[in-house]
Amino acid sequence: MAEVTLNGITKRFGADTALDDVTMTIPDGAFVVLLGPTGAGKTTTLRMVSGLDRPDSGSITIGDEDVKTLTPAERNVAMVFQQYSLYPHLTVRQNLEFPLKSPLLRTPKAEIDAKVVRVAETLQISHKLDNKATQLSGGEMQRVSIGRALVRNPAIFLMDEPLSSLDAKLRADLRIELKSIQANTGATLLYVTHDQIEAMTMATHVGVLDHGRLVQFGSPRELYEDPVSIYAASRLGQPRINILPADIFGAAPAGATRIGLRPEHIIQGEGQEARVVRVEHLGDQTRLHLMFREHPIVTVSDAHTTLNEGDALSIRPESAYYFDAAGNRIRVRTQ
Ligand SMILES: Nc1ncnc2c1ncn2[C@@H]1O[C@H](COP(=O)(O)OP(=O)(O)OP(=O)(O)O)[C@@H](O)[C@H]1O
Repeated sequence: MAEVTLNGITKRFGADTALDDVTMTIPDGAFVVLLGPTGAGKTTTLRMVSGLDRPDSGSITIGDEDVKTLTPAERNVAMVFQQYSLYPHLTVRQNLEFPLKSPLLRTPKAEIDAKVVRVAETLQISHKLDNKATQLSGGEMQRVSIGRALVRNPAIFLMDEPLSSLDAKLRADLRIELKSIQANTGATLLYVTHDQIEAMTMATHVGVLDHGRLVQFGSPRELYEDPVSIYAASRLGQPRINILPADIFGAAPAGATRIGLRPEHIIQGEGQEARVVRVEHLGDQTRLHLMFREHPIVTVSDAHTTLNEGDALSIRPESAYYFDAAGNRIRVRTQ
C-alpha cells in the first residue's frame, strides 16, 4: 500500500471544469471518502488516480512516484465500479482468480486458492464459487467485482459507489467488512459514495467536493463538528442541519446572514415557542418537524415522546454555527 497525492489537479471537459486545482494527500492506510452531489467531480478524481483519464494540469504520485507516464496497469491500482464488470463465461472462482493469474505475478496455486476462499467467505459468496457469472443476481455479481479487487495487493483501491446496488442488509455487512479489511491489512482506499452512513462509518478522512473544488478535507468528526460552510455542513447529518435566518432567535454576530443548527443543537422545553407540525416515529428515534416563525425546523426527540401534531414546544439554540452571505462559516459560537 502507498501514500497517494494529488497536486493541483485540473480537468476540463469542453467548457465544464470537472476538477479545479485539487490538492489532496491520501495517507498510506487511509480510507478516504469523497462526498459531493452528482457532477461534483468524484468519479473524475478516481479516474485521474487510476490513469483512465489524464489531468490537464497538476501531478499525481503513488508511493512517491510521479505516475504521469504510467498506464492504468502499471499504476497497480484496483478499481471497483458501481456497475459490475465480470467475465460472463467464467465461473465465480475463475473471475476471482483472474487478477492473480497474471504471468508477471507468478503467484503459487495454493496461495491463489487460499486467497479466493478467504475473499469468497468475506463476501458471502462461497456457495456460488462454481457458478457462471451469468447465473448470479446483481448483488452477487457486485460482490464478485469487489472480490476481484480484494484478492490483489494494490497500492490503492479505487471504489466508485461499490455498494449502491446492494440491498440494505448486505450493504451494512459489507460496510463492516470493508472497514475491517482496511483496518486489519492497512489497505489504502479512495472511495466515492452518496451515502453519508458509509462516509461516517468507514472513512478515516472525508473530502468534500463542490463543483470540482475540494472545499474541506478532514476526519468525519471534524467535518460534522467543524464545517467550513453551509455546503460542507449539509453533506453529513441525518436529519440535515437546519439553515435559518441568522437573527431568528435573537441578535446574530456581525456579518452573519444564516444560522445553522444541527438537530441536536435545538434544546427543547426552554426558550421560544414553536409548533409541532409532524411527529415521525422511526423506532429508535423520533423526528419532530416544527414550525418556528414560519420556518420549518427538524429536530429529534426520544422514541417515546408524547408530543403530537399541533402541540406547542419551546426551543432554544445551543452551539449554533453562523454563516455569511456566501455561505461561509463565521467563527463565533453562541453561549
Ligand atoms: N467524459 C466526460 N465528458 C464530458 N464531461 C464529463 C466527462 N466526465 C465527467 N464529465 C463532467 O465532469 C463533471 C464531474 O463529473 P463526475 O462524473 O466526476 O461527477 P461525480 O461527482 O462523480 O458525479 P456522480 O455522483 O453523478 O457520479 C460533470 O460536470 C460531468 O458532466
